[in-house]
Amino acid sequence: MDYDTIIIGGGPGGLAAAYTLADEQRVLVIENHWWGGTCPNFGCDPKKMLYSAVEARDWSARMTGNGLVGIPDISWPRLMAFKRSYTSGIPGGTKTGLNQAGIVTVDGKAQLVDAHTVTVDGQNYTADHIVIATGQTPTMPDIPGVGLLGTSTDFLDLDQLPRTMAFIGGSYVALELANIAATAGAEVHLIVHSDRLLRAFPESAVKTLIGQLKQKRIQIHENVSLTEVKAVGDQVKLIADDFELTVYRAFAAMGRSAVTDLNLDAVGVAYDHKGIHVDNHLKTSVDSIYAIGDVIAKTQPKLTPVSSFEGRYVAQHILGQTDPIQYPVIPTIVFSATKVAQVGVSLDEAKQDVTRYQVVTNNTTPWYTYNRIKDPIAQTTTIVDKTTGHLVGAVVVSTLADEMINAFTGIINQKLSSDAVNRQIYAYPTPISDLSYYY
Ligand SMILES: Cc1cc2nc3c(=O)[nH]c(=O)nc-3n(C[C@H](O)[C@H](O)[C@H](O)COP(=O)(O)OP(=O)(O)OC[C@H]3O[C@@H](n4cnc5c(N)ncnc54)[C@H](O)[C@@H]3O)c2cc1C
Ligand SMILES: NC(=O)c1ccc[n+]([C@@H]2O[C@H](COP(=O)([O-])OP(=O)(O)OC[C@H]3O[C@@H](n4cnc5c(N)ncnc54)[C@H](O)[C@@H]3O)[C@@H](O)[C@H]2O)c1
Repeated sequence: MDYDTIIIGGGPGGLAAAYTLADEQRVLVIENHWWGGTCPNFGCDPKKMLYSAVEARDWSARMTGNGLVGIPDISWPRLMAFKRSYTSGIPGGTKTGLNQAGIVTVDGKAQLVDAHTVTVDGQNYTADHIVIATGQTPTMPDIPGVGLLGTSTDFLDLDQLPRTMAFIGGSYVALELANIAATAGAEVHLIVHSDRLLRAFPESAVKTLIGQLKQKRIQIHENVSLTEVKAVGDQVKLIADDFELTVYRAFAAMGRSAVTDLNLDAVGVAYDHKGIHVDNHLKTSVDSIYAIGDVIAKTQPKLTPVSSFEGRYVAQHILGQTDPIQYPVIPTIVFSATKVAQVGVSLDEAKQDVTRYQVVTNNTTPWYTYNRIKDPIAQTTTIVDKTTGHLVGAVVVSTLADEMINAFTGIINQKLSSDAVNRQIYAYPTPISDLSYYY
């Protein structure tokens, strides 16, 4: 065999597997687009580069009249240059890092040949194990004129901010990018094919977020299923039954589909439209082939830290560890006109079993932490399992929800009692130093 392990896909999942294996194995990673994958090139990280200015502007707006005078404008071209100052170094830096760790890299589209062989541009490579980590790509609607729609990747690299734009979808990508565009000064529309945004989050939290989106003058069009897109001069017309909207740019944000064009059928790797099937060791239907990250069919959310966790797990398994994968609780968060985050037992589940779960919601808007930054809305819900007294779930809506949800995640995973939390001394005044008021 040429290698011990071949990894197809140089995103967070593939990289975590490669680095974990590198000390003990001959590892080859194959990437057909940008080294680093979706997250640092056209996902989480560039989005948050843009959020640096969006959050600063929002913070300034809140403090206007409270010590600040005037709200700064966002210069889109300068913000984009700031984003590119980060993203332009990712593919090269990622590849160099791999090579410096002794990992061999090949550029090109990999296809499976058999259970131990991968081919790239006519060159075959063999290994004892193959790890598929090919991620997902944006799902596009099957309607006439679909070619006129952009994707999140296009939005995150726009040279100029269109004066008017629409996002088709009502989940993470639509709500996060719509808020960036609206805060930067565009007229923004959300086209949602149902009457429920962010289905994975509690309805009450989503309602609060919608209120904040409306404050940003984002227009939400519910129950609209597009049937066609047409070019009208330099604009696009979005058409549905009893609905028409003409904007400069429109972006599909309707989910993402697993990248499975790898000759899987011929090799016998089972998959469906949700992704590649794996067992509880992340092994596919072919003994020597594993799959990790966004490309697998799973109930866990498809997120960067989940892909990395699976990458590290599969590497340890290949190196001889035999335990099945066990996921900790996984926090999810939407970065938008405010932040909505949740972890652990869901609010719906807790409300259905009131004899077991105690649900407490605090309106923290007047608390010192949130008053100091003039957060317009801050709410935290904690869910405690009455049988153990332990925190098992939390929902946070606020500007600081990212920090708080990570703190709750640690408490839940470590099964810390409320006494244990109260025995800590946290730096004060910080969001985390409020922990003892919640639990
Ligand atoms: C706009 C946006 C914002 C996001 N924000 C967040 C966020 O805030 N937090 C978060 O946790 N997650 C976020 N995500 C999701 C996150 O980006 C993904 O969960 C993560 O990148 C998945 O990692 P992965 O390694 O499984 O796949 P990917 O990062 O997609 O990497 C797969 C790699 O495989 C390569 N590949 C595919 N086919 C082949 C082939 N045949 N041969 C060789 N290479 C191939 C691809 O080019 C790609 O580089 C966001 C996603 C998007 C689109
Ligand atoms: N903050 C984060 O962690 C973050 C941010 C962005 C993306 N992501 C990840 O990226 C992935 C994709 O996110 P997403 O928001 O694109 O999709 P999603 O899978 O979360 O939701 C898809 C959305 O598209 C809508 N939709 C589906 N079919 C449609 C149709 N025919 N017409 C109109 N709308 C339709 C759905 O109702 C839903 O609102 C997710 O896996 C998510 O985990 C995560």
